[in-house]
Amino acid sequence: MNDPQSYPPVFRRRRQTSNGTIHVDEGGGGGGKPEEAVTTQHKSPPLEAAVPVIDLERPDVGKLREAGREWGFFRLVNHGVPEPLLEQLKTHAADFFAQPFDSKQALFSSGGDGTASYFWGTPILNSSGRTLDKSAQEINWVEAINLPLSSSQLPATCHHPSLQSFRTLVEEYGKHMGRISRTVADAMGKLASLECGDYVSEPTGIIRVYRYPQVPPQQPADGDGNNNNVVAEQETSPAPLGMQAHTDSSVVSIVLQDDQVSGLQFLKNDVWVPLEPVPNTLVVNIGDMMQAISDDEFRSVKHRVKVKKCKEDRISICYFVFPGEGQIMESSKYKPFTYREFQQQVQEDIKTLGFKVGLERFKRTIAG
Ligand SMILES: O=C(O)CCC(=O)C(=O)O
Ligand SMILES: [Fe+2]
Repeated sequence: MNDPQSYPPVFRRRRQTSNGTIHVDEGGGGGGKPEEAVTTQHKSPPLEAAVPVIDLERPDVGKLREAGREWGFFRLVNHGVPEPLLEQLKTHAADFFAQPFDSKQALFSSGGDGTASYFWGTPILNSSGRTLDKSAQEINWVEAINLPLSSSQLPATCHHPSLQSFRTLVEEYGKHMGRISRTVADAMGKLASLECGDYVSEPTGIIRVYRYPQVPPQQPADGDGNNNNVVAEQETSPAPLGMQAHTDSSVVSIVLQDDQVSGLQFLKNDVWVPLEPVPNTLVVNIGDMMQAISDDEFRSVKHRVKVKKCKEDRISICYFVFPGEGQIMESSKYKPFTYREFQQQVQEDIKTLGFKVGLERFKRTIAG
């Protein structure tokens, strides 16, 4: 158990009322409300077991096509990232988050847009990790640091002694992520007779390091309380979501999961499928930009993070890569747009509607 002082205050103040509803005491970082209403029970192992596994050294073209078209998610093995690097990254991430909340906040207090930042509980973020809607009721049960990989965007705080070795590891990991995302996008592009790899602009790469705090013991966790394979639970007193359901705006995203604590789930045929962690395996998902340039051949699929009933925090390290500045997404199903225009529209929708509309905004109408 980490020092309670290491958690952002909003996660320390959370209380359960006698009728089972959960609320967050005022102050700190905003209010919370239970997640979406519940559906029927569904056991997941058959679906989860079928999630495609791609060997990066010998990618199976048929499996990759199926992964892109039918799943939007796949596991990646033989990815070439040294295991010690993965382990060190996770250890550094845990050490970083274990610091007192005030110290973490102080380290990142001066960042501007596009630079490294520390945030927690935010409902929706833009690509630099800034909160888009501070007044939203729902909070994500997560704290994070957002690290753009482009060195021109590094603020002075990243050279602070407590972050220096972490930063070095992140940079090394970022190079691997650039290599993997290009390889994956190239391979997927070939399947759709497109140059998808050209849309991976490495300087846009971002690493986001998350800690999903454990649910305090007096509170219910994922509804069923003891069966982690039940994915759509009968929830009378639901736990908060670590991250609300969303699609990624990226070309591709790569998730390094916690080896011990699960939580990531994606939607398939209206069922939430958990992606249980597998050591030394990365999870890759297709982002909105890949869906657009592939003319919907490949799918950017909704996913979320559930906070599990567990005495451990969940740490994950995610990589996102985007198209370069000014690069135009051209396809027959969507009007031409740049990633910047897409992001601006997402931010506008979140401000005015409270949620991301995403690619639907850019669909061509019959009239063109
Ligand atoms: O932490 C995870 O496992 C996934 C996070 C995620 O989906 C995101 O940051 O977009
Ligand atoms: Fe995501």
